[in-house]
Amino acid sequence: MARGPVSSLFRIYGSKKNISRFRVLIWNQYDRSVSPRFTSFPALEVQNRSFSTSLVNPVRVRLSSENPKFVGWDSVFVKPFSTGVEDGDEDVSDSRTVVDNFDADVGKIVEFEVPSENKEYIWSESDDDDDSENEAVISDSMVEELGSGDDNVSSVKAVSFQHVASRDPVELYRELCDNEKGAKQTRSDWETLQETFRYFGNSGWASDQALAIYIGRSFFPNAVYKFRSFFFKKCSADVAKYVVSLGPSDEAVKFLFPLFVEYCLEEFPDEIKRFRGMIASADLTKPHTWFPFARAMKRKIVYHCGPTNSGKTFNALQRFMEAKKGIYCSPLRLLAMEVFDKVNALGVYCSLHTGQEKKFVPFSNHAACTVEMVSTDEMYDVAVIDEIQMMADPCRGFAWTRALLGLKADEIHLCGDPSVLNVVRKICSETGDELYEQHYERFKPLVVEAKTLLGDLKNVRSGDCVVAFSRREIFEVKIAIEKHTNHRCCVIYGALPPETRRQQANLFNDQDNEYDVLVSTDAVGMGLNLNIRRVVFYSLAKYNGDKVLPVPASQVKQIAGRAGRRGSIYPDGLTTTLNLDDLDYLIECLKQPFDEVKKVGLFPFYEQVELFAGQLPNITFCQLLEKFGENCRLDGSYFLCRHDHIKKVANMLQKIQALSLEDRFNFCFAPVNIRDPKAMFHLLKFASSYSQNLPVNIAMGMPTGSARNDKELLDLETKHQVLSMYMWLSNHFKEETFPYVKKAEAMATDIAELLGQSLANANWKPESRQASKPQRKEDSHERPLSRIKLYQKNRHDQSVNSVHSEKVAA
Ligand SMILES: Nc1ncnc2c1ncn2[C@@H]1O[C@H](COP(=O)(O)OP(=O)(O)OP(=O)(O)O)[C@@H](O)[C@H]1O
Ligand SMILES: [Mg+2]
Repeated sequence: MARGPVSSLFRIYGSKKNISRFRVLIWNQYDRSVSPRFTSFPALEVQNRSFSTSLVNPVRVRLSSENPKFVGWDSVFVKPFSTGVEDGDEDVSDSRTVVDNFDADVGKIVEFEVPSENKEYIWSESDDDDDSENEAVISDSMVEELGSGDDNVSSVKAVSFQHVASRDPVELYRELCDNEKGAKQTRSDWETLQETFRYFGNSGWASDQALAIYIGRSFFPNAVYKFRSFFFKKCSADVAKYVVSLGPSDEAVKFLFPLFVEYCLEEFPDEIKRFRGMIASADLTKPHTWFPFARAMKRKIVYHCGPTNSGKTFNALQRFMEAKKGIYCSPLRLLAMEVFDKVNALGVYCSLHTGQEKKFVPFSNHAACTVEMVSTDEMYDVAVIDEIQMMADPCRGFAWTRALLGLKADEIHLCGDPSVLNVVRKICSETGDELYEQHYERFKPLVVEAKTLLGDLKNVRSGDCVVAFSRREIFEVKIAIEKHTNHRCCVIYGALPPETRRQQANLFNDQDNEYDVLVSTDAVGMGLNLNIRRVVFYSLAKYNGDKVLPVPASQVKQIAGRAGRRGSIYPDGLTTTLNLDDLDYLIECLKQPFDEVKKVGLFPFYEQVELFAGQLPNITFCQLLEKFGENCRLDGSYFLCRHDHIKKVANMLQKIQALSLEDRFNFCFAPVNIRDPKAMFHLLKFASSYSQNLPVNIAMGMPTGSARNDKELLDLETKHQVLSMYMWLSNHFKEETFPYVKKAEAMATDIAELLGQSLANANWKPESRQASKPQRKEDSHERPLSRIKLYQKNRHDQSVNSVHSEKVAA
C-alpha cells in the first residue's frame, strides 16, 4: 500500500474475552481531522495529530489504558468502514489485527496502514453519538428480506400486539421459552429491535436495577447481549411487534426488564451467587459502623482550622499535654520525633511509636505516633490528629479516616486546612460526635516579593529556602549557590532518613554556623520547624512520573507558608520565584481558596480482604486487590485509596508460594521504594527467608565512610531505606524471625550520620538517571525557561488546535 495521506473512513474495534466483538469508536473520516469524540476517548491516542485534514499512512497510535473502559482488552483491530452498511451488519472478519494483546502492549506505539476507500462518505450525526459496546451478532436467517422498498410491509401486519402490554411477565417469559423458533422480522423491524436492545444495554436505570438481582455492572452488558440473542431466537410475532411499537425508549426498557430478570435468574445462577458473595464481602459502606466501641462513646471533636503557621498544632498540643493520657498522630516519622522531643523537654513523659521504632519512656501516659500506627483499641483522654486534610490523600488517606472514625478518645483535636471541614462535619453527624470549630489566621501575612531572583541564584540571601522538585535539581542548585556565592546550603529531600533531615534542619536553624541557605524539595512542606525568611521557588512544575505538571495550588500554599515562623528570627514570611515568568502562577496559587474536598480515603482491613478472598480462591493476591477495587461498594463521601504500590510489591512476592494471605498482605505495606530495584530485591529476600521460617538476615555490608560521589550517596540512601524496612518488618511480624533488629538500628544510625557528613561535602554533579538526557552547561545556574510558561503555552496551543479541529469537524 502506498504511503501517504489517507482520505478514508475506518473504525477501530476491540474485543474482550467474553464479548465477541464491539465497536470502540469511529475514528477518522473522509476529509476530516480526527473525530471530536476521539479526544474524550483516550484509549488510543493518535501520534500524528498534526494532520488537520486527513491521517497519513502509516498511522501511529499509542495505546493507553487511562480510560477504565479499556481494562481487560485482548486485542485491537482496524477495518475500513463501508458506507451504507448499518451498525451490526458489518462483518469484521476481514479486519486486520493491529494489536494482539492490548493489556501487554499498553504504552507501546503501534503502526498500521489504513486502506483508502469510500471517499464519498459524509459524516452523519448518528455515527457520532454511538457509544455502544456490544454489537449484536445476529444471523441473517433471523431477518426476513422483503426486497427493496418493501420494508414497511410487514408479514405480521395483521397480528394484534397491544394485549402484550398487560401480560404477566413471568408467564410471558415461560411462553417465550417454550417457543421453538423466533418469528422472522422485516429488516426495518429488526433494526428497530436492535436499536431498542442497544438502548436497553445503555440504560443506567436497567443496569442499576439489575444490581438488585446481583447482576454486576461488568456482567450487565454480557447479560443483555445474551438476552437479546434469546429474544431473537424465541420471540413471538406479537411480542416483537409490541417492542417495535415502543421502539428505543424507556417504556420499552420497562417492558423488557422483568423478562430480562426472569432470564437472568434462570440462566446465570452461578454468576448471581458469585457476585452476591463478592458484593457482601467487598462492602465498604458505612465505615463509621466498623468501630462500635468508639460509636458507643460521646466524643468531642475540635477542628483547628487554618492555613500554615497559624498555631493549630501548638494549641492542640497544649490540650494533649494537659491530658492524663494522650496520643499525638503525625503524618510523618519526623514530626512524631519532633513532638516526642518537644513534649519530653517540657517535662511530660512521652513515648514514641512509629512503624520503625518503639521508644518506651517509663511512666509515660503520652505517646507520639505516626497515624498509621495509632491503636483504635486503647482508650485516651485526648488525641491529636495532625494534618487532617491528608484524609483526602489518594494513597495514605485511609489512615487518617481510620483514626478519626476509630479512635477511642473523649476529646479529639484535628489540625488542618479547611479543605476537609465539610466532610468532617458530615462524618461527625453520622458518628454522633460533637464538633467544635476553631478558625485560625496566619500570625503575620505572607508577602510576595515581586522582584523575584531575576533568574539568577546569585541573588539568594541568608535565610532563603530554595524549593526545587527533584533530587537532581536540589544538588544542581546547591552546587551553583556554593560556587557563585558565599552561602553554604543544607539540603532536605524525601529519600533522606528523618534523622538526617532533622540534622540538616538544625544546621540551617542554628545561627552560629555558615549554613544559612536551605535547598529542599516539597519534603519541606510539612512538619519541620524551620527558620525560613523567604521561600524561593526554583520551579513551579513537577514531574509526576509521567509528565511535568504545575504544582497544585494547595501544595504551593503549604510550601510558601513555611516562610516566617512565630518565635523565630524571621517572624515575617516572604515568598518569590527564581524566574519572573513563574511569579504570576505563584500569586494565582496563593490567592486561590482551599479546594473543598468531597471524598476521603478508605482501605479495607486485612479481615475484609480475607473475607473477599474466600469468594475468589484461585487468583493471585494482586488480582484479588484488583477485583476488590472493581467490586467494592463505597458511600458517597469515600473513595478507595490507590494501591498500585501495593500491587507492585504483591506481584513481586507472588514468586514466594509459602506466604500466608495475612503475611502477604502485611509484607505489601512495608515501606519500600518500588522504583529502587535494590530495595525491592532486599524485600524479596526478607520475605523469602520469612516464608521458610528462617531468621531473616540483613545481608548488607556497612559502608566504610561518607560518600565521595553521587553514586555512593545514592547507595547510602538505599541502604538506609533497606534497614528502615527491616526495622518496620520486625515491628509487624514475629520478632524472633527478625533477630538482628538492634544491629539494623545501629547501622541505620551510623548511615544517617554518614549521610549528614556526605551532604556537608557534596559538591559533585548528581548522577544522571537517564544517560541520554542532555546535561546542562557546566557553569550555568540559570533556568533559561519557565516550565510553567512552557506548560501553559503547550496547553494553549493544544486548545487552539482542538478548537480548530472541532470547527473543521462541525
Ligand atoms: N501561642 C503561641 N505561643 C508561642 N508560640 C506559638 C504559639 N502558637 C504557635 N506558636 C509557634 O508558632 C509556630 C507555628 O505554630 P504551629 O506549628 O502550631 O502552626 P500550624 O498552624 O500547626 O502550622 P503548620 O502545621 O502548617 O506548620 C510554631 O513554632 C509554634 O511553636
Ligand atoms: Mg501544624
